[in-house]
Amino acid sequence: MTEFSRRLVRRCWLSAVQNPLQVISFPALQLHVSGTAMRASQEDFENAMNQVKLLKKDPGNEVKLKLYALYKQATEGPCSIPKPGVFDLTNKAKWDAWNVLGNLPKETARQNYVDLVSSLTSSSKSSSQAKPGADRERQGYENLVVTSEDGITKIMLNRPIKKNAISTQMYHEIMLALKTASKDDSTITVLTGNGDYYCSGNDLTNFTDIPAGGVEEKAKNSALMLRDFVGCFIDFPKPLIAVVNGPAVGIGVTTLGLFDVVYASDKATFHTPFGHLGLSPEGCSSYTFPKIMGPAKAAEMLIFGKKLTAREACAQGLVTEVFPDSIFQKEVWTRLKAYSKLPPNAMRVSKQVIRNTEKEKLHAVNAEECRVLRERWMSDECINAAMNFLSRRAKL
Ligand SMILES: CCCC/C=C/CC(=O)SCCNC(=O)CCNC(=O)[C@H](O)C(C)(C)COP(=O)(O)OP(=O)(O)OC[C@H]1O[C@@H](n2cnc3c(N)ncnc32)[C@H](O)[C@@H]1OP(=O)(O)O
Repeated sequence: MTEFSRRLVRRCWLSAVQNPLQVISFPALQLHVSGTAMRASQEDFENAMNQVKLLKKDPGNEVKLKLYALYKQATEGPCSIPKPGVFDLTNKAKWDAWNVLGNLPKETARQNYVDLVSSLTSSSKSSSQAKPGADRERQGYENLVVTSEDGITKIMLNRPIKKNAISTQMYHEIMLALKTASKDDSTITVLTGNGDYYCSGNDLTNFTDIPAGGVEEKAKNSALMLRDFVGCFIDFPKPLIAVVNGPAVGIGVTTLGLFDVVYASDKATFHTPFGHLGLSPEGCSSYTFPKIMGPAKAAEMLIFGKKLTAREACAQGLVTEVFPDSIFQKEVWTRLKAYSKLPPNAMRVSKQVIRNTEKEKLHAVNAEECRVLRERWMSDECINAAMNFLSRRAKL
């Protein structure tokens, strides 16, 4: 094994532990009941297994791994199957969780399983009464807050603790929110972020969730998802406004070229560190940025990762207007409320006239960028950069 492979293995396992949610899927709990007759607590054990299937809230991968391990220990005894391959992250995580139980007696494992399920069912009962959770569930978004008021649909990235990094689930949620907004009664649509960041770009842990088909399959799926995601911005039929409340990174920046208007707080910065990450441009920026700011300025951003202040981005034409942070929200929303009262059909038609001649080109650019990125994601440069970030050795 090369030093690189060793580091990758170490990194993959570390990320599996740090980000268990990315690693194991909920259906993994649909366990098969072994025919082995058990003693007194067999009924409790079976009831507990049924309760697991009825849990309304995903308990998280750490707990799921514990449940899996206890189940296996209770039904089969100590782990004696061969250790899965290093890239088989899910099965390796499951194997590790089971193996760590050593010689724990079957009866103890069974009891622990029942106790763990009981704690989960009581906590899910109490948490289902919490209003904010219920609101999110009703809306159907885990990491977005979508509101419609005064003719404006506001889509707010709501993962401030991770600087609004876009997880795989969020890509899908944003696509759904955009598609819904394109058909709702609002006249304009706004994308913004909650907290101090607008968006820190692609969630770098997205790539730790490797499917059975390996990194090739992951890269293929990611490229397809990215193409659809960017396609939603290209095809969005109404005025689309970015309210950039703080720093923007990666795909949070590149997609700005597909917005009709971009307002930024003077605290915002614009950074596309593709070179540092072994990546290449996406979000149609390879086409929109040179068009907006000229090829030389675009190259400085997209190839060398030059970070722009809000005022620099405004001078380059990427940002429409910059506001002091202290008055940013007030000024921007006052203006947007006024815009939203303009005749909706005229706004739509004007957008189409401005954008339609470019649409086909933009879809072609998007497809090509995704094709190139699919290769990049499998490169040593990219894997190394992601590992460095995940092991906290490197930041932007
Ligand atoms: C499938 C589609 C692919 C599309 C491709 C897109 C390309 C891109 O978007 S490339 C850009 C990717 N983004 C980055 O490289 C940013 C990485 N993040 C950072 O460098 C720093 O976190 C950042 C400068 C944004 C903020 O630094 P700090 O202010 O010091 O905060 P923290 O680093 O402590 O961050 C808090 C918390 O958030 C997590 N975080 C932030 N950004 C990301 C991210 N992009 N992916 C995953 N996680 C992120 C960070 O790890 C911290 O988490 P905890 O350690 O758990 O507290």
